[in-house]
Amino acid sequence: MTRLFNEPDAFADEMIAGFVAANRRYVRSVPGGVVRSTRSPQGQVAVVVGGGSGHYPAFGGLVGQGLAHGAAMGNLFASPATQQVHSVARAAQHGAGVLLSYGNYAGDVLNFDAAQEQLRAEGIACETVTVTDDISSAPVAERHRRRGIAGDLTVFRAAAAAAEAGHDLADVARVARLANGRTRSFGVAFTGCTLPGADAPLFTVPEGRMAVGLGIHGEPGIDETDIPTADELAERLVGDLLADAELPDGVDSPRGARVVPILNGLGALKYEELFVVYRRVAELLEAAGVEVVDPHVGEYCTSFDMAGCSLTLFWLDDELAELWETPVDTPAYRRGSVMRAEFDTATDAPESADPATPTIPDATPASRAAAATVLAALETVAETVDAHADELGRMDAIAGDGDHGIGMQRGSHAAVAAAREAVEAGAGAGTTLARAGDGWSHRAGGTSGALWGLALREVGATLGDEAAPTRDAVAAGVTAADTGIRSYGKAEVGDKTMVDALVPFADALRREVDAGSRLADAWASAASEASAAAAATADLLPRMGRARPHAEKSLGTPDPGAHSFALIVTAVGETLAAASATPKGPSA
Ligand SMILES: Nc1ncnc2c1ncn2[C@@H]1O[C@H](COP(=O)(O)OP(=O)(O)O)[C@@H](O)[C@H]1O
Ligand SMILES: O=C(COP(=O)(O)O)[C@@H](O)CO
Repeated sequence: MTRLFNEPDAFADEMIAGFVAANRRYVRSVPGGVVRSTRSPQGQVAVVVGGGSGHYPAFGGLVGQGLAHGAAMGNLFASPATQQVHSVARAAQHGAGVLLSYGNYAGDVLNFDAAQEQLRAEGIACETVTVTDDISSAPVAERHRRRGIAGDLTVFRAAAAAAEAGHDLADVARVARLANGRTRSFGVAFTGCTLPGADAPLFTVPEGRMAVGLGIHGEPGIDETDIPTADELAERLVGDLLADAELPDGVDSPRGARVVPILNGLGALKYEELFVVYRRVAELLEAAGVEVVDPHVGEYCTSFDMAGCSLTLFWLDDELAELWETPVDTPAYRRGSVMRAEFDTATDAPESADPATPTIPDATPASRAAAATVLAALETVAETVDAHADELGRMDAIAGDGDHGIGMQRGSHAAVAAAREAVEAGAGAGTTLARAGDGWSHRAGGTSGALWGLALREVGATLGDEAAPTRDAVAAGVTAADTGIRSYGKAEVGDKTMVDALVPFADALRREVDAGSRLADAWASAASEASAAAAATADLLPRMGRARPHAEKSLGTPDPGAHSFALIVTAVGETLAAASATPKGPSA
């Protein structure tokens, strides 16, 4: 468990502050993460990596000469928000474009892709290569769906070496894809991990047992066995990674192939244990005729205090072998001897220095009155999420990573704080919702953070700051949120996501409003349809997001995002009913 922390919610921010204070030789902080504190030549492609915190040295520990130019650092086990990735990439770029690279997780993909779009719209060339090395997360035929674990290191390093060598963006991306295509990892775990302040682990592995293929956020594995001996574990890891189906294109046999083995500790295994395992890994690779190059044994991508390890095999070709030999100097990873670049004179730009907050636009008294109802509704949302956080976490742990409750808490409380600040500054309903949406997505990160932030912003854009929100405008706002979420997240009804509750909710609200119902009644009726639809997701197999690889495990359990959506709209309905019952409330 994590023993040392202050406010659990501040853990990631305080960790980043301490990490920067201890590593100024390499990094400086910018809103959203860190960039190199040394100068990179103008005209060099910037490699920007990132992901949730809790995986040190991924991702900030891998920023420095010869490796990443910047890292977007999200909350614990939650992808960074779009704004974070965008801000880090802007600070890291040097006029030759940005390669975004990160492990293939739903929240990361949504947020990094949105940041990529923003960067391109601003004229900054941007390409993306996701890391998909974990062989236990999808079959060979679906390699593009696999998640990224310790193979992050090989892909980031190859891309960064190409960038340092002056390759252009297209070529840096090509090298990153080549490295990813030649990287395979396989992991096991003996315990779960406990996030700061939590009274129970995020997930558990039964005493004396080993979860095979368990993900670095506790995503369920593919098998469970008794804990083997160190040699037996090495045999399982090497055996699966050398299987014919896992050999990369261009490698017909392990015999004679050059391979960098990376035995990665997940957080709580001792180096001594890893060395005992590696002893047998080395014997097995040699017996298979593999030419072992530059073996790595240590921690490269951890999972908080999880006891476990993964083995990565990086299959070199001539080009990758040359790039692999280049020097690197970062807080957590050093190879060879780097010619130290000059310090960048720029200083830390902490989160609070973000100049992006615009002034509050003028609003009519009617819209300001509606903003107070928006704030009350958001307070109800946060209370509802708090009351169900454990249940949401448990549902998410069945097939996902167990953090849905935590992420929704973080997001909804940030939305309340942002909305309160806006209301106190005289904002109308539209601006209050937009600020709340930004607060939600920025603070929560992850999949649901990105989607709820978008939803609030869409409703806010429809309501605006002038007219008193009519029931028609509210229904139009919810329809806009529905359209926005489906076009952004690309999920459809039946995929077992929040969309399964959102679509019937938006349709029913429109129908009831068109039929002349009062807003509070129309909302209550739509909320009850959303609740039924959310419950019915228990019978579905997930086709999107983190739950997809473990589809069958989630049968019988509703989708957590659909369930939280239904809980939220039901609670908001109660606020609307209470508001409409007061003499000054929105009786329409
Ligand atoms: N593409 C998508 N479109 C809409 N909703 C999605 C999508 N992918 C996942 N979700 C929803 O997100 C929920 C998980 O949210 P969250 O806990 O933030 O995920 P993660 O930890 O994977 O980022 C799922 O239960 C599902 O309802
Ligand atoms: O968990 C991570 C991001 O994935 P989500 O889909 O947002 O949960 C992170 O730790 C790896 O980047």
